[in-house]
Amino acid sequence: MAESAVGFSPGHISGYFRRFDGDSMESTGSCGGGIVIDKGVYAVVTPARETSVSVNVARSADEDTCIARTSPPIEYALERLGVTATVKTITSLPPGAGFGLSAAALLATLTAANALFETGLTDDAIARLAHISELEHQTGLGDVAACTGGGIVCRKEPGISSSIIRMNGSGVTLSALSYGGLSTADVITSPAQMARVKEAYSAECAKSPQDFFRISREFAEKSGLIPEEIRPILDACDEHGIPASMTMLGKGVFALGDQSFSVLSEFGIPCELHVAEEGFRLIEVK
Ligand SMILES: Nc1ncnc2c1ncn2[C@@H]1O[C@H](COP(=O)(O)OP(=O)(O)O)[C@@H](O)[C@H]1O
Ligand SMILES: CC(C)(COP(=O)(O)O)[C@@H](O)C(=O)O
Repeated sequence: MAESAVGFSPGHISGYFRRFDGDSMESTGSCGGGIVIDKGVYAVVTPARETSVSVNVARSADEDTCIARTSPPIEYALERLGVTATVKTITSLPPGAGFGLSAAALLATLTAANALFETGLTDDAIARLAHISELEHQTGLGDVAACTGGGIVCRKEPGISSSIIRMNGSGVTLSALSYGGLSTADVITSPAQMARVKEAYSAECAKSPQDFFRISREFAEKSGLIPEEIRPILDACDEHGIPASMTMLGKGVFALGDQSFSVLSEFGIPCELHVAEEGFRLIEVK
């Protein structure tokens, strides 16, 4: 057996969504639109007698800080896979803030574990296990499906094996600024909030990046989910004519175009993002 393996998955910013509960885990999830982003999660997996997970945020190219020493979705997924391992996940984005990092961490970890332990899962099987783990822990609904590929995505059906429309996003520049997380579980398990989300949801697929932000912002405003603390950021983007909306589900804003970074910089330290060209993948086995 190899000593270790590394997997990667892009993150996913959801712009608009609607929960659907199907008659199986595979057919349960969400419909909606989002952007698969080039930043995501790396997972380094090494064999161990017991599973342990450390969640790390990269502060620079060669320094990262451990922010948590457990990840129930990952621990659950590895148990389902029937392996025990030491897992180190690394991301430059803030976990829990609407960048789809729970899904990305699962996909990166399972991809690496599958290669390391030679468990023979196809990419579809990896995605299915990651999706089920998200649903079991209420950490997401549609991010795993989105991160099976790249692009600006439109998911017209819920679940892990539904078709997804992917618009090419090469050349598109985005910025995002986060003021912290929202509890995904609290929101997606709230009947009242899901009723407002259903009412606000529009089953449209965007025809351009600008159209994607239009649909997303209309959804965000109607859903009642926009936290007051990000309202000034959205107002500033509107004043500068920059398409922007709320990162679902986090206290953050994402915005389109080269000028968006300077406008968001008035409110904090934004990150520059691009649209991912591909989904989760194995990086190395050694
Ligand atoms: N980078 C990560 N590495 C390992 N586990 C993670 C990571 N990000 C999130 N998780 C797990 O998923 C749970 C929920 O995350 P969530 O709020 O959905 O994050 P996000 O909004 O980024 O998807 C976290 O409490 C943690 O257990
Ligand atoms: C918006 C959300 C329900 C949660 O996204 P996150 O907080 O990033 O896990 C997402 O999974 C979706 O289905 O669109």
